[in-house]
Amino acid sequence: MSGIRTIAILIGTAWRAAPATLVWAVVAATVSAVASATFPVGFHSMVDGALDHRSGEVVVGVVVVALLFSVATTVGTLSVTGNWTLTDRLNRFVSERIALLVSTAPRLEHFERQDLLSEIDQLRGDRRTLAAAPRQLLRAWQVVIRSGAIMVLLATVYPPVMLMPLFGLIPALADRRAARVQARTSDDLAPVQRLIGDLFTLATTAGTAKELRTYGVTGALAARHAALTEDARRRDVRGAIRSAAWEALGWTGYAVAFVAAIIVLVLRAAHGHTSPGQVVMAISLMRRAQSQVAGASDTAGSLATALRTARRLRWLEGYVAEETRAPATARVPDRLRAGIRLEGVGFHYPEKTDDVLHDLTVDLPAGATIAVVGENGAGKTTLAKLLTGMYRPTAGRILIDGIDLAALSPDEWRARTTAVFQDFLRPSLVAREAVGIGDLPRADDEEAVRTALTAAGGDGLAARLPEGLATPLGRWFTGGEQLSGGQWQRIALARGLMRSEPLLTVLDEPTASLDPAAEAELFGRFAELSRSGRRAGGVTLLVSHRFSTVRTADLIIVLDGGRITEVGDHETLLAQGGGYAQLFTLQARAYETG
Ligand SMILES: Nc1ncnc2c1ncn2[C@@H]1O[C@H](COP(=O)(O)OP(=O)(O)OP(=O)(O)O)[C@@H](O)[C@H]1O
Repeated sequence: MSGIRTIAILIGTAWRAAPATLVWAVVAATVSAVASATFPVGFHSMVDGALDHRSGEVVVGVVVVALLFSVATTVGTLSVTGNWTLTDRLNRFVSERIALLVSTAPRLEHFERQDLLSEIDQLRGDRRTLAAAPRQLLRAWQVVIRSGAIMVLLATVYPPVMLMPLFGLIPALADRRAARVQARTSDDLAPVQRLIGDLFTLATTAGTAKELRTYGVTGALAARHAALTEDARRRDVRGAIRSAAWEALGWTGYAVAFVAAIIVLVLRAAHGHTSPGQVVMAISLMRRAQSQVAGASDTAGSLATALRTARRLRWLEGYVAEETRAPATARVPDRLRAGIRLEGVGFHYPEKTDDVLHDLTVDLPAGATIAVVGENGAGKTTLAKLLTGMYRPTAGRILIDGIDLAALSPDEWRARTTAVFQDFLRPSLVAREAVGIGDLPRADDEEAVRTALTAAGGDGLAARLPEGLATPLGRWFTGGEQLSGGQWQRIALARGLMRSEPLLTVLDEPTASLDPAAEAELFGRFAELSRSGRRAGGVTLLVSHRFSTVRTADLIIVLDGGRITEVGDHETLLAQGGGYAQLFTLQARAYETG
């Protein structure tokens, strides 16, 4: 039912978007259906008139056929443009809706879980079938009209043959079965198709080209792509054969009924119960009934796919609504007084059982700058993702001035945080926007953008760009400016500085392309902003492997295998002589000797 509701919503959308086009489409479909079903009436008069030498009857027959046939084809052809206009508008509506839903889901679970990814992939792939649903409904409406008209006319010849269109149900049902077989095959193939798509993107994208060539893995990738494609093709063909077998079975059943009806009519004509003209008309009508059946089963198949897609869209709406319906039993505080507290926080990624964070308990005081250090895979980025609300802890709580983060609206919390991640965006926008989207309401505020760029150490960058802040960036623009890794990082950092009073600032190794001195200077600037109190008691969290930067933080958290092993400032941790002290000494010695 939920699918039918979605299609009703689509029709409502078509009505709002183009009422005149919708009315015209319905009227044209009705007129052309009636005319195309009834023109064989003329055959009756033509044949019987010719056999009985009644020329007037022949002329009437010819005029009826010519008139109805022309109306059917002309109106039918003219209605096609309107139908496509409708489909186009709905396609845009559906595509925009899907993009909006996927990108506004507040958390990232749907990008991790295979089952959710499959649903979203299928929805993306089949969205056109959904947009075509009102067009398919019009076709179904035409099938009903034509079949009704054909049955009435057949009843005038010999009532039992009016049942002929009903035999069309046999192939229609078989076709539905075939469509289900195909749908199951494509559902089964979705994960492998995704993998094939990933490999193709990997092999054809500029960003990966350097590494692929360096390691000489292009051949191996191509072989893997070919093997997966071949496997998918085989499974696809198997599905197609099974579905074709169902179709063939259905049509054989229909053919038997069709031939039986012709034999009955010819025998009745031979015994003088039916005129030859009626037999010709009846055969023509039954032939048309057959094409109605073919149309009906096509339409039924397309509508079944559209309904499935509609159900997926409803599922996505429900999923996003569920995700967005945060209890929001509390408001995000204007400023932090105590700070952020992690209380027994544990976490495992969706569909994984192993915890990547274990029982983290620590206070991040208001206004403090905190560095998180640890080996690769220790859980630093995961911690940053939990603090920014991208994921919810699977154990324990994160308290914002004593308020559970789970009780806050994710959007409201995110509006008061800012973050720069390792894999930051390189948006194809003009420079001003690439920075400005860090605080959308001020995206065009040139002054704010310049201030953020300066704070990120990128003031020289704007001066070097040929059109200053109006310079388009990235390879997707014709003539777009190609920036170096370090320059993109300055843009990303400036973006992270656009929000004026964030309660949380996360810098997750966004400075890998900068030298240690530049990184330390930058972090110092962030720390200064926090301490100066301009940042509403906000906490700044830096993830870095460089101890020269880390040492300046108010508090250092050492993570090892997802557990906190040491907490304290640089002096305290050095004095403790633990893992931090050892790593610091090693890195300092490497700098001295290097
Ligand atoms: N999206 C994900 N799905 C499943 N597991 C993940 C995901 N992201 C990270 N992990 C796992 O979680 C663990 C912690 O990863 P995380 O990225 O938090 O480490 P990190 O300390 O930031 O590492 P690095 O210093 O290399 O950036 C790793 O074992 C990693 O394999």
